[in-house]
Amino acid sequence: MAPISIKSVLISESVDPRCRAILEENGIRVTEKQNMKKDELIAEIKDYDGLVVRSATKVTADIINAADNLKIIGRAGTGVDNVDVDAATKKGIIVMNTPSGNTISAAELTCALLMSLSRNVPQAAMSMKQGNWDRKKFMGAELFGKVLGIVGLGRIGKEVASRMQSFGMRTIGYDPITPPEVSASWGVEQMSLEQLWPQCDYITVHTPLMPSTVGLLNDETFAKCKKGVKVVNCARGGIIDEAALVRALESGQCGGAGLDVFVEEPPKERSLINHPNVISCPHLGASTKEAQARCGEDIALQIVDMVQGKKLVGAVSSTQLFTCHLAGDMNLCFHQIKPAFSACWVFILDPGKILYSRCFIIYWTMCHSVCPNAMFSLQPNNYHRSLNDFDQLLSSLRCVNG
Ligand SMILES: NC(=O)C1=CN([C@@H]2O[C@H](COP(=O)(O)OP(=O)(O)OC[C@H]3O[C@@H](n4cnc5c(N)ncnc54)[C@H](O)[C@@H]3O)[C@@H](O)[C@H]2O)C=CC1
Ligand SMILES: O=C(O)C(=O)COP(=O)(O)O
Repeated sequence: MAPISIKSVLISESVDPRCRAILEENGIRVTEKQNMKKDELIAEIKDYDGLVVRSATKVTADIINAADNLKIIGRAGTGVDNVDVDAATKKGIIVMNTPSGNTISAAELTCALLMSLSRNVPQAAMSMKQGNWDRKKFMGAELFGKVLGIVGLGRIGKEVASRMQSFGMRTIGYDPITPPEVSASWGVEQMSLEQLWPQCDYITVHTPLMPSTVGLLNDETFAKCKKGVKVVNCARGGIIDEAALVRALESGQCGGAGLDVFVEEPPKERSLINHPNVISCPHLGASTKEAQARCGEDIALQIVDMVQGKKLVGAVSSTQLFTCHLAGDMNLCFHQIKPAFSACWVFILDPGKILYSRCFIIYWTMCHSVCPNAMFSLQPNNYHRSLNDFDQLLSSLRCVNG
């Protein structure tokens, strides 16, 4: 892969200091400026070759279009829904994330919310601080023997499953890409959402935010659930429709919710947060020392590798034609993926890894609902389908795309 010149990087959020240190050690000038308003960022971004963000910076098309020199947007974290990847792709800007750095932390917070929901820990702690000793009000229920539905069986969903199995929960799930035999190897039985909803005592969502996952839990799907189902969202605000959740809580159809993420952050609309059966956190899934250290370090090293032309890891978009030497020694050359999936051309130089890479493209395409001009990446390590399965999936996508 040809080296890309990055001389200056703007870090617009609180990112672990290792990120700055690694970039500077490699001769890249770094400026840290937090809490910039959109206009300030538009004015500032002109001077930089790279931008490093977390989830709070909304890298919209107008910011991208004002960025005359920008070559890389680095997301020190997983979700890239705060970046207009399409606008970046059109401008030839590479968008890159650090997909595994905060997996364990997000999974652990999910488990903490599931446990808190079952035993009312936050509410009881609050009551104690108010001087009460109320043992009746906070009667809970065991997780042992209950059914946990996991929607989205990627990195985080999988870690949640294995942890909650140790509490004796039965784990069932749904994922359009992860093959059932793979999830079965982590103890998760896959089924359709129609089959899943009525069986669950608890549901947790772990999908990216994209058009197909907005409102996965809505009035209609809540109605299909067991009365009193408890839900957790440590993925993205909006995957569980917030207004529908309020209605389900009011009617008792939903017995409680643990929320780390909101459609608007911080949320102005407080009815969910103030509901007595809701426990919430201010988007803390990745807020651990360990996750921040990994994400800060990973994004800096990925940028340095790219600058040195060594390899390109974690990239989710680019308009450029690259021959990339990816982690795992896969030599890939991705060439002009056109705006219809069936028209994509992918040259894979290592035939042994062909499925792996093709499946990622399907996954990426589904996640973004649009095809980029070109993309390449190496991310999941569990999307092994047989060639037959792949070709069937490809034909069905071709049908959908006309
Ligand atoms: N609260 C927080 O601080 C954090 C939140 N996150 C969120 O968690 C999300 C998931 O992260 P990972 O597990 O690392 O991602 P991942 O990419 O490993 O897994 C996502 C899974 O969702 C599946 N999926 C896509 N569409 C689906 C659908 N319609 N129904 C069911 N499954 C579907 C994919 O096939 C994939 O297996 C991220 O996209 C991010 O938004 C991630 C880290 C921290
Ligand atoms: O990595 C993710 O997707 C997250 O949601 C974490 O967001 P943050 O980096 O804590 O703003």
